Amino acid sequence: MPAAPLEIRNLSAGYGPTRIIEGISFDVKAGDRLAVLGRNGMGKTTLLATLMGLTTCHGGEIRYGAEDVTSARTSARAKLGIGYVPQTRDIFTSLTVEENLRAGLKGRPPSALDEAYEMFPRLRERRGNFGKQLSGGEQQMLSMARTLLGKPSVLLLDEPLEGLAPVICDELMAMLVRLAATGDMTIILVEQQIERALDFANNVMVMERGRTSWQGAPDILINDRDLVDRLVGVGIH
Ligand SMILES: Nc1ncnc2c1ncn2[C@@H]1O[C@H](COP(=O)(O)OP(=O)(O)OP(=O)(O)O)[C@@H](O)[C@H]1O
Repeated sequence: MPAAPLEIRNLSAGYGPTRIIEGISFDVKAGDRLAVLGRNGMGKTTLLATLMGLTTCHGGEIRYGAEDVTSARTSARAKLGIGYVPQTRDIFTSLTVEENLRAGLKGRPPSALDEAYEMFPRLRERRGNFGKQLSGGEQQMLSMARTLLGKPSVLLLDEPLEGLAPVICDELMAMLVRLAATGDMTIILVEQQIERALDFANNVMVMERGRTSWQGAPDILINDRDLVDRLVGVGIH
């Protein structure tokens, strides 16, 4: 599937009656790389979960390509091509790496597993190991690989680098750069490692208390540490 654009209009959502995100609007062009930044608890995870249909939507519109998916079920969104890698790295810990990957095939032939192994050679080495035997980095790779096997047009990544060693972060970011370079995927990256997120993105949105507090080009933030400090609460070092 080719990369698809997203149009978010006046989106409000939360958990049951509790509203967490309030009137957010933004566009992501096909093939763009949007970084979503913000302090803890500002609603970044809730935004991604809302795009995937996992929260209570209180209003607004989510357009994916030509489709209005605001009321679509999560499974329908996944089928249309929205892929989500949650912060919790949703892997099956009592299944092997290969069994986890097979669960991501979604009707594709088993030979497609080679794509995952080429992307993450470490997973090939660990194909017979159970999910629970993997390191944090390997679990993150597995979670990403399983989602990528579904060939999403839009990929939502929630803090993929959390808790990982710098060398693994380098590896994952390099993989994301290669993926983005194909132009086949629109990527929204929520990440606390600001510098890495800014290096990767071509567009940035900052969230504060469920709203958008800043949108612009990454260069502006890369060159203005005080602004980053004001918006996100940590300087770039
Ligand atoms: N399942 C839930 N039910 C009710 N409130 C929730 C739920 N999940 C998160 N929240 C609340 O929603 C708000 C936003 O949380 P969210 O996880 O979206 O923020 P975040 O910006 O992703 O933070 P972090 O960087 O810590 O992951 C927080 O106040 C949080 O307590």
